[in-house]
Amino acid sequence: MEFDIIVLGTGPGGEDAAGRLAEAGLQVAAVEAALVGGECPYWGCIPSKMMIRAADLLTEGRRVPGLAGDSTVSPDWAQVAERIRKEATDGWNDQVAADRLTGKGARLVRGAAKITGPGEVTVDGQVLRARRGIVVATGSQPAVPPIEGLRETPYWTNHHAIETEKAPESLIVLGGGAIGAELGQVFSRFGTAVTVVEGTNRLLPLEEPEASALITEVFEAEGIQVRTGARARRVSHDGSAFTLEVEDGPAVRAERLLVATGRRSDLRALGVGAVGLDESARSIETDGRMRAAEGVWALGDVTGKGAFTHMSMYQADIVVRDILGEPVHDAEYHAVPRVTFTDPEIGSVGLSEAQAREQGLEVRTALTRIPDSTRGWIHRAGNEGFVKLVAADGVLAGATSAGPVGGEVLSMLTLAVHARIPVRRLREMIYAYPTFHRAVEAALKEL
Ligand SMILES: Cc1cc2nc3c(=O)[nH]c(=O)nc-3n(C[C@H](O)[C@H](O)[C@H](O)COP(=O)(O)OP(=O)(O)OC[C@H]3O[C@@H](n4cnc5c(N)ncnc54)[C@H](O)[C@@H]3O)c2cc1C
Ligand SMILES: NC(=O)c1ccc[n+]([C@@H]2O[C@H](COP(=O)([O-])OP(=O)(O)OC[C@H]3O[C@@H](n4cnc5c(N)ncnc54)[C@H](O)[C@@H]3O)[C@@H](O)[C@H]2O)c1
Repeated sequence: MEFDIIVLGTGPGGEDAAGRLAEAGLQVAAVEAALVGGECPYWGCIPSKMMIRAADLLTEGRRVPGLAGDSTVSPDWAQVAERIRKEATDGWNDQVAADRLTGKGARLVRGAAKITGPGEVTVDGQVLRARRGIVVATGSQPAVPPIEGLRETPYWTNHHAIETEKAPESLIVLGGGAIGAELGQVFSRFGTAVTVVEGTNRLLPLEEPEASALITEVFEAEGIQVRTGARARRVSHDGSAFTLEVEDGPAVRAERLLVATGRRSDLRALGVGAVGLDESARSIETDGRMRAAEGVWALGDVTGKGAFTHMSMYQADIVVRDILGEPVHDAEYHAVPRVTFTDPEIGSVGLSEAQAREQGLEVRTALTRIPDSTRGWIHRAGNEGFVKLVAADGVLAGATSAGPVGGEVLSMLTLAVHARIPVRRLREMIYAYPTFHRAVEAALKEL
C-alpha cells in the first residue's frame, strides 16, 4: 500500500486532483469516507440548485397575472425529490463517480482516513504510505451550535433537507446565511410556513447591508418570517414539532428545524498534528502553492478561503500543477466570486465597503437599482436588485450584483476586480442595451 500521492477526501477538488495526478502517471490513492464527489453533487450545490430552479419556476408562474394572462400553479415536491434522486444523485449512489475515478488510474480506498505520520495515512487499521505527499481535501461538515436540547432532537442538516421526499408544513431555519436563505425560500415557495432565525442583526451578514435589506424585504413580501438578532436559548421536540425558544422574543414552533449555522472542519480527527499542523485551528493554512507542510498540500473548504466548489477546483488545479512541476500562478484571493442563489440572486466579489474601509482604503461607492434600469423596468415583476461598486485607488476593490440574474451579471465585475481594470477604462466600454448589466455602467457613471 505505497503510493506517490494519497488524496484524503474526494469532494470536487479532491476527486479532480486524484484523477488528474493518476492520469499523469503517478500512483495515487484516494480515500473517501462517504461518497465520491463529496458534498456538492449529493447534498450541496447541485441538488439545492435543482430545488431552486423548481421554486423559481413556480414563482415565475405566479408572476403571470398582469403581464401575460392568468396562471394557476400547483407545487408538487414529489417531482423535485424524484429529479434529485434520479438525475442528481443516483439515489445517493456514487458508483458512476467511483468508476470514473478508478478509470483514470487512481486506487479508491473506502473509509475514514487519519494522518498518522509524515507520508503516512491509516484507514480502518490499514496503513498507506505516500512517497511524494498527502493532499488534504476533506471539506467541511455542518457546525451544530451548542444550544440546550438541540442535539437530542431530530433536527435537519442540509443532508435531510436535500433528501426529503416531502416539503414540511412548517420549518424553522436556524441561520440566515447562504444555506438558510436559499433553502428557506425554496420551501416557502412550495407552501411551507418558514421562519428564518438569524443570530446577527441581518440576513446574509457577510454580504453588503443593502443585500441583507433587499433579501429581508423580498422574504417578508413572500410570507417568510424573518427573526434577526435572535439568540436561540433552547430547543425541544415533543414527538411531532420543534419549539425554539429565543431570547427577547416569542418562541417559534414548526414541524421541522433546519440547522444552517455554518460549517466546520475537524482537524483533530484528521490527525494533522502528526505532520506538525495545529489541530485546534479552524482551517489549514497554506502558502500560494497550497502547501501546508513538507509533503502536505490542502485544498477546498478545509483551507478556510471560502466554502465554494469553484474555490476547491481552483485550488486543486494549483495543487496538481505544483505536484507535477508545471508552471503555476500562486493562489490569489482578492477576487473571490460568490453567488447566493436566492431570487433575486446575490452575487458578490472582492471586498465589501466595510471590509475595504477596515483595510484603510480610501473608498468610493455607487449603487444603481435594477428597477430603475431599462431592463428592470421592462421586467417588472421580480425585478428587485441593485449593482453596488466599491472603488479604491482607481480600480474596483469589490462589487455586488443583486437581481434576477445577479450571479451572471457578476461575471464582468469579477473580471474587473480580478484584472484590476481601471475604472476609467471600464467607463470607456460599450454596454449592450437593454441588458441588466447596463446597471453596472450607470453605477460607474455615478462613481
Ligand atoms: C446546501 C449547500 C449548497 C451549496 N451550494 C453551493 C453552490 O451553489 N456553489 C458553490 O460553489 N458551493 C456550494 N456549496 C459549497 C460546496 O458544496 C463546498 O464548498 C464543496 O463541496 C467543497 O468541496 P471540498 O472539495 O472542499 O470537499 P467536500 O465536498 O466537503 O468533500 C469532502 C469529502 O471528504 C470526505 N472526507 C472527510 N473527512 C474524511 C476522512 N477523514 N477520510 C476520508 N474522507 C473524508 C467527505 O466524506 C467528503 O466526501 C454548497 C454547500 C451546501 C451544503
Ligand atoms: N450558493 C452558494 O455558493 C452556497 C450555497 C450554500 C452554501 N454555500 C457554502 O456553504 C457554507 C455554509 O453555509 P451556511 O449557510 O451554513 O453558513 P454561513 O456561514 O453562510 O451562514 C451561517 C449563518 O448562521 C448564523 N448563525 C450561526 N450560529 C447561529 C446561532 N446559534 N443562531 C442563529 N444564527 C446563527 C450566522 O450568523 C450566519 O448568518 C457557506 O459559507 C457557503 O460558503 C454556498
